[in-house]
Amino acid sequence: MAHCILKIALDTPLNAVFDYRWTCEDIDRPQVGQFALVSFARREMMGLIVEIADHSDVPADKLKDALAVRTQLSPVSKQWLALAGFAADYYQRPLGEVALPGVPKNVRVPKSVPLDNALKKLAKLPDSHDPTPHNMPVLNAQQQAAADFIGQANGYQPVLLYGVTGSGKTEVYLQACAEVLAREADGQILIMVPEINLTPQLEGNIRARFPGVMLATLHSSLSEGERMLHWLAAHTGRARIVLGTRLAILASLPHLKLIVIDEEHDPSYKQQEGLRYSARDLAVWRAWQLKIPIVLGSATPSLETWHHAQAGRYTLLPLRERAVKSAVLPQVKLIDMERDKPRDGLTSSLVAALKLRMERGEQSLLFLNRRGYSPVICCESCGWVSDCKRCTSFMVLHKGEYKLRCHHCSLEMRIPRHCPTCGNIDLQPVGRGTQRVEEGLQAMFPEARILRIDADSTRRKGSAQEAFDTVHRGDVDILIGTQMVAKGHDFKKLTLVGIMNPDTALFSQDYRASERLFAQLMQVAGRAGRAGQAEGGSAAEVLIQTRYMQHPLYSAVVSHDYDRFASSLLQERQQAALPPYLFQALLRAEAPELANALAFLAQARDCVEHPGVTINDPIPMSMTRVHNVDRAQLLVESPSRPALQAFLREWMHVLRDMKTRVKWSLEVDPLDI
Ligand SMILES: Nc1ncnc2c1ncn2[C@@H]1O[C@H](COP(=O)(O)OP(=O)(O)OP(=O)(O)O)[C@@H](O)[C@H]1O
Ligand SMILES: [Zn+2]
Repeated sequence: MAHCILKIALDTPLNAVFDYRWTCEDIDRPQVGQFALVSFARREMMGLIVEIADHSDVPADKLKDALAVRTQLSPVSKQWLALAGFAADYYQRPLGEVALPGVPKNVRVPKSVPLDNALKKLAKLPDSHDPTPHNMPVLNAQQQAAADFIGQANGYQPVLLYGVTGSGKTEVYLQACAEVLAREADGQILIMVPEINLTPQLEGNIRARFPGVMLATLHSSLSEGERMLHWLAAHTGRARIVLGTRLAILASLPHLKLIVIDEEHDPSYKQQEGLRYSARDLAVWRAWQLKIPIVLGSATPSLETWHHAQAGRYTLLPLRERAVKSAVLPQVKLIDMERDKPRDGLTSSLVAALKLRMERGEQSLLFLNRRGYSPVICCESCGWVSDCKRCTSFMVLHKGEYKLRCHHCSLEMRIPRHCPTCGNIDLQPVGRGTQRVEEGLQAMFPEARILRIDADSTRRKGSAQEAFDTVHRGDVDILIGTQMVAKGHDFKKLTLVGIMNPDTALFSQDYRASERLFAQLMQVAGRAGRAGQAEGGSAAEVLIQTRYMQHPLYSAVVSHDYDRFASSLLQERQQAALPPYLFQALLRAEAPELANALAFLAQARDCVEHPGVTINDPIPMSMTRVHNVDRAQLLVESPSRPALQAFLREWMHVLRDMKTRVKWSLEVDPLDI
């Protein structure tokens, strides 16, 4: 028997790979990319073999044997290892923390029974046998041109499919998929959507279109068993199409030939904790590395992507019109809240428009990006407000449950009967959330079928889908929702969108706020009139309630003019030296006392040389305290990405060795500053 040394990446914060001995005949050597069970820190852990060597620098008496190798599973590809390696290096995380968490838990448990069972189950599933698309609609000329371009693209080819809302981007993806599936004998396609509640709609479309093709879905609400099966279907190459949310970007796909990122501008593609990666950016890297086409689809592309397209690095394929022949983009109108004073948050013009839709049996959507009943309650006599004891924020009134709840730390309390400070019994809700709007509307339209869709109303598994089905069936007159309803959904009976109070976002300190608000308004507006005007029915209309009638952002929404708005934002960013003309990273620190967090950051700022890189002063985060910890941040910037990357590598090296009790983390390309 011979020995070899397995170099293994483990899911630990230590930035290293670990050596283990493995005894086997030379011909039975494990392969790089296979999973191996080892004992680490008195625990059994599953790791990934990243290298196989003949000897180790670890002294023989310290070297442990690996416990098992999962030889029943084919190795992940070299390209996949390179992807994980790139992400680890770019986001400054240990390789194991990138490579392993996305692998289903049941592959990582010490026993191999779950894996063996899943492999048996997978073997029984019918293979993809026929990639022919069924019931393919006739595409319009722009759709067809886009689909052909993508379907026939060769090598690395990033495409921005810039199509107005309702322009039929989905059909372009599906047609391009058909071309790739027909051409590439066992080619795989990855399609990503920003939100889990957009997967059922698209999954239905894909299954109906390609009944002879195995489809796997990857998102966070799968059961462990499902996740295992779908992950294996992707990893073994059996699934020809994989549909998923951002985590799917790290799926093992040995024959990947096309990537589609729908709603590429959506901030949900950015993971906000742990490995803070951008799934969209990793997807572009993955496509580049594999020399395959990638489609980024949006009606409101991110400025980063728009910038690439303007510079000619991405091919711009526009869809300027709605796909359904009689459908046009909705007419967007502003309602002046100074003149038309709102009652229960609704101006008389908006109420009249809702009423008209009710009479005609059409659906309306009211958009308000704030859940709960009211964002705060206060005492009118002494000025007490319901702030959270643990956070720099307010406890939100959830009237139906008789509770106040902090949306940041989840602290809950019963609604006080009287003011905790002065005893006054008259506590008033201030401001308006979706629940309060629902209550007001129900009083105004007792006959109406009103449905609220937000994170509170859809807590139970499957309830979001039920709610969306109810809307699609036409069993709802007025839909009230947060950003959950704003994007991607193809509501066919909806002719009116009312936007209740977007003004607060106009004056945010965050330089990305206007880009985001604009995208959000265009997206939600885009839910109206998608099926075209019915005979005797209303033309699609979007009403925005505002106190800032002259604001240029609203003028751009009214004229559906993304191009001009994006160009002017880009110009501003260039003048102010902001992304995408500048590259940023954010070091965050958390401690029970703000001073400690700030002191750590000050120390971090001064611990290395940083040519070509600007380090700003440490500052408290705008929401400083969450769940009893204070948070501060340090922004690092450079006009050169390589310079920033080189600096971060060295900096992290030093910081990892720094003794501190402050909890810190680094985010590269942060979205929220
Ligand atoms: N060629 C076509 N002929 C007729 N109808 C079409 C065609 N292409 C798409 N449609 C229909 O147009 C509607 C809008 O398509 P889709 O949902 O793909 O739009 P989208 O571009 O993704 O919009 P959004 O950006 O708002 O999500 C759908 O109901 C779809 O079935
Ligand atoms: Zn709180």
